[in-house]
Amino acid sequence: MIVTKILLVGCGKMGSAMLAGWLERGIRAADVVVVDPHAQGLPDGVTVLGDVDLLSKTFIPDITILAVKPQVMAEVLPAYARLAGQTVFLSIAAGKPVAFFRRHLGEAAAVIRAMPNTPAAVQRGITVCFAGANVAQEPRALAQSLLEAVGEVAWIDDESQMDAVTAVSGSGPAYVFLLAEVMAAAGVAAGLPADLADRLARATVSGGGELLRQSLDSSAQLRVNVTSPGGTTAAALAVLMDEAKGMAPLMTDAVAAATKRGKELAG
Ligand SMILES: NC(=O)C1=CN([C@@H]2O[C@H](COP(=O)(O)OP(=O)(O)OC[C@H]3O[C@@H](n4cnc5c(N)ncnc54)[C@H](OP(=O)(O)O)[C@@H]3O)[C@@H](O)[C@H]2O)C=CC1
Ligand SMILES: O=C(O)[C@@H]1CCC=N1
Repeated sequence: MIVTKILLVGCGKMGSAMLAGWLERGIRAADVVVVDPHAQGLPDGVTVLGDVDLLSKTFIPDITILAVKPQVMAEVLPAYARLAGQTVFLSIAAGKPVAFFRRHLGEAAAVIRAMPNTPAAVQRGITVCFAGANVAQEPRALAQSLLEAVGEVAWIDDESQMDAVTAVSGSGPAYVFLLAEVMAAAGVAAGLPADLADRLARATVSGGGELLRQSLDSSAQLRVNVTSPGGTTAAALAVLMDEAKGMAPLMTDAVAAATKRGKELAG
């Protein structure tokens, strides 16, 4: 881990998930400063400031994570412009392109746009990064090392792919949690007690995910392995794989809607 000082701007759901992952992986709480007006219950040892004006001029972060909502980013950024040239900015905001940050932080600012996801809290995230053309190798390595602490990291050269990335892996955990929710509800509808249905859904989604992670088989093959000809799974899949209203067209529409929303958040 080559990261030394981290400034985390915004410590809500995603910021706190990453922070939890970093601390779990041995990043020292004393090396993290959080700016968030309402952050509560942060781990011991992490410095929390309600306002960036309270940030000591002697604290020069190696990396500044911008983790506020895209809708407030424009009003938040000017206060951080003084750090440009001394830090690399890593934005995790949906939709906002590198050019947006350079407009608000100064054209010379080194900006990496990243899209993590909340499994970072248990070191099982995946983050996709795109670096502005002026970002040197060292800050890229710094971002890589910090993000690797909480999961996988991939880089893209084409920033226009980032909204689709967001729609698949940034938002994706919500789709998986929804799957667990609706499986449990369907179990209740089929006659199971709620607590058992919830336990079955949770164990099945997480167990299936772990098998997918460890197996060399494709997800399609793992599905086939469950499906006995003429059996129960085949009956369910006939519904779920309906070409017109099964999971594939539904997921295609959902990912398209999220991608479109990302583009709307760009400005
Ligand atoms: N949630 C997720 O799964 C993911 C989110 N993201 C991105 O991460 C960013 C944060 O999302 P999320 O964590 O869900 O949102 P949250 O609203 O949970 O977190 C944002 C935090 O920023 C705080 N905040 C507001 N204004 C300021 C300010 N001026 N300075 C510092 N902090 C401030 C908010 O406080 P208050 O609530 O009091 O306003 C809040 O605690 C977004 O840009 C989102 O697109 C990216 C990947 C996944
Ligand atoms: O819903 C959102 O906009 C953010 C970005 C990806 C996940 N959460």
